[in-house]
Amino acid sequence: MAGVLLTALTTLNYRNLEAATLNFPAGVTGIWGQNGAGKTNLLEAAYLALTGLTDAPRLEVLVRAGEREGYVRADLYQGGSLSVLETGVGRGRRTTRVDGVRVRGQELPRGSAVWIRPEDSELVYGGPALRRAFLDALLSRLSPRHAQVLARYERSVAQRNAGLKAGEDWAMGVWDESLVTLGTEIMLLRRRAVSRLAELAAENHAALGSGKPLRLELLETTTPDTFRADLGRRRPEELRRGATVLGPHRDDLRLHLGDFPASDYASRGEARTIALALRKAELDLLQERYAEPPILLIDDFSAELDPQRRQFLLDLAASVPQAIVTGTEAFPGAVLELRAHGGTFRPARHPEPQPTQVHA
Ligand SMILES: Nc1ncnc2c1ncn2[C@@H]1O[C@H](COP(=O)(O)OP(=O)(O)OP(=O)(O)O)[C@@H](O)[C@H]1O
Repeated sequence: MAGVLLTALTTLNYRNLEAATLNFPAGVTGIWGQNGAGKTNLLEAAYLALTGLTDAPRLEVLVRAGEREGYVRADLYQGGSLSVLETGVGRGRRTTRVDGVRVRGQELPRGSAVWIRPEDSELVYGGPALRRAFLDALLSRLSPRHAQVLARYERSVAQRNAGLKAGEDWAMGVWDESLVTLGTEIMLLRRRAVSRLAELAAENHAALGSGKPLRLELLETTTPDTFRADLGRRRPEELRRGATVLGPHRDDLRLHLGDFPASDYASRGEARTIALALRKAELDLLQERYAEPPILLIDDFSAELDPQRRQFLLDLAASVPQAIVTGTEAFPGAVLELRAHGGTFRPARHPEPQPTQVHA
C-alpha cells in the first residue's frame, strides 16, 4: 500500500447512516444509489473523521434525529502505519481522539482528504465570506500557524466590535495594535498562498477544457502598509456602525472568467468547472505540502458536468491512491462498487446492461 488510505469507516448515530463499519480498498470505490440514500452523509462522515472539518451549521444536525450523540471513526493508513481517528459529536460540542488519546480537532491530519461536491459552485456564486472560508480553511490546513493567527484575529475583531458598539473610543489604540499585527500576518500569508493557488487553479481550469481563462484576485480592503492609518481614517464611521469595516475579515477572493466577474456571468456548468479547478488546486497544494496525495472524496460526480469534465474527474480519481466517488449511476473503473440504500451500503454489481430494443 502507498500514500494515505482510509481503510475503514465506522459510523454510529450519524445522520441517516445505519451503524456499520465499511472497509475501503485502495483505488476507486464507487457508491451509487437513489436520492436521499445517504451517499453525501457517508462522504461528510469520512471527511469529518479524517480532517475534523465540517461546514454543518450546528454540530447537532450531524447526530441522527432522536439521538444525543453521533460518532465517526476513520482507520487511516499513513506513513507505513495505521492510526485510529475518532470524533464524537453532540449538542454544541465534539471530542476527538487519535489512537485513544484525546486531542484538539486541529491536530487531525488535515492534509488527508479533499472533498469535491456540487455545492462547491457556491464558491463562485456565493458571497465573499464563502471564498474567505475556502481560502482560510486551505491555509489553515497548510500552516497550523495560520489557523492560530486567524483565530486570534477573529477574537480581536469581535472584541474591537464590542468596544466600538459601546463607544469606547479611548480603548481603540490597544485593539488597533493587535488587529494590525495579526491582520498584517494574515494578509501576507494569504498573498503568498493566493499567488500559487491562482497559478494552479488557472492551469487546472485550462486542463478542464475551458476556453476562457480563470483569474483569481485577492481583493483587499487595506494593505499591510496602510492598515493602521486606514483604521484611524475610518474610526468615526466604525463608531457609528459599531463594526470594524476593513481588514482581512472583509477581503474577497475574486474570481474572473475571461474579462468578467464569474459570480455574475458564469453558467452553472462553468461555475462547477471553476469550483473543480479550485478543488484540484487545493489537492495540488496539500500534495505539495505533505508530499503525498490526499484521499479524494467526490460527491455526485456527474452533476452538471459534460463528458469532458466528467472525464477529468474520472482521470483525477484514478490518479490518486484512493478515491471514494458517489453518484446516481455507477462510476466507471471502480474496484469496489457499493449500492446505497436507506443509509446502508452493500457490495453491488454493475447493473446488467439492458438489451437494446429494436423496433421494426
Ligand atoms: N441528523 C439526521 N438524522 C436523520 N436523518 C438525516 C439527518 N440529516 C440528514 N438526514 C437524512 O439523510 C438522508 C440522506 O441524505 P444524503 O444527502 O446523504 O442523500 P444522498 O444519497 O446524497 O442523496 P442525493 O442523491 O439526493 O444527493 C436525507 O433523507 C436526509 O433527510
